[in-house]
Amino acid sequence: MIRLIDVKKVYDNGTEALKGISFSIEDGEFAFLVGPSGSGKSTVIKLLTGEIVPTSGRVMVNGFSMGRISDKQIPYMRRTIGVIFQDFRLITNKTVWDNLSLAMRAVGASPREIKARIPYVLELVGLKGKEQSLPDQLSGGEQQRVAIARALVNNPSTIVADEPTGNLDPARSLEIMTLLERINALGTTVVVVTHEKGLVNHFDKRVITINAGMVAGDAMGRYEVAR
Ligand SMILES: Nc1ncnc2c1ncn2[C@@H]1O[C@H](COP(=O)(O)OP(=O)(O)OP(=O)(O)O)[C@@H](O)[C@H]1O
Repeated sequence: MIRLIDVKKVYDNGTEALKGISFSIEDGEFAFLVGPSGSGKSTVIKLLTGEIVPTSGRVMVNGFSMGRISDKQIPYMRRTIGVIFQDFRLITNKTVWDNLSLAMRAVGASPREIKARIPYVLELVGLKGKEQSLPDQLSGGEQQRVAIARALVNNPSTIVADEPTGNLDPARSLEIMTLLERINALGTTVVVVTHEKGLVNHFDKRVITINAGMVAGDAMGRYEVAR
C-alpha cells in the first residue's frame, strides 16, 4: 500500500514542490496521477521510489517508511516496486534478454529462476521472439514494453510509471496503457503519471489531480482541469 500523510517537499534551492499532500493507494488499485507541468507529480514518484526523501510528513510504500528507511532496507523496498520512465532507460548495448537478466541478477536471482521468468514476462508484454534484439532494433512502443517487462521481472507488488507514453504516438500510447491495465488486472498495483487527458478519460480509473503541490482532486474516471 502507498500512503502519503501531509507530505511536504522543499528542494535545496528553496522550491516548495509539495505543500502538504495526503492520499492512499490500496493494494491492487490503478491510479492516474495528473496535473499541470511543475505541479509536483514527478516529485511524488521520486518519493515513492526513494530517490528523494520528504522534508516533512510520512511516505509509506509497501510497509516501508520512506523518510526513515535505512540504507540496508532500500534494496528490499526497491524489490517491491517496478519503475517505468518516459525515456525507457534500457541498456542500449545489451539485448532484451540481458536487460532483463541483469535486473534479476541484481537482486540475486538464480540462473534457473531467470530462465523461467524472462519468457513469462516477455510473453505477457507481447515480445516473445525479441529476446536477442538490441533496444535500437525495436520501435519505441516495443522498447517501452521491454522496460515494462524489466519493471515486472522481479515480481513487484507495485508498478510506478512516470509519463510512460510521453515518447509514443497515440496508438502506441493506448497499447501501453492497456498493457498496464492488464498487469493491474493480474494483481499488481499501478500508479501512472501522465499529461494525456484523452488517454486518462479512455479508462475508467481513479484520477488523483495535483496542482501547485497540493491534491486538487481525487475521483473516478475523469481528468478535470484544475481551476
Ligand atoms: N531537483 C530539483 N531541485 C529544485 N527544484 C526542483 C527539482 N525538481 C523539481 N523541482 C521543482 O519542483 C516543482 C515540481 O516539479 P515536478 O518535477 O515534481 O513537477 P511535475 O508535475 O512532474 O512536472 P512535469 O509535468 O513538467 O514533469 C517544480 O517547480 C520544479 O521546478
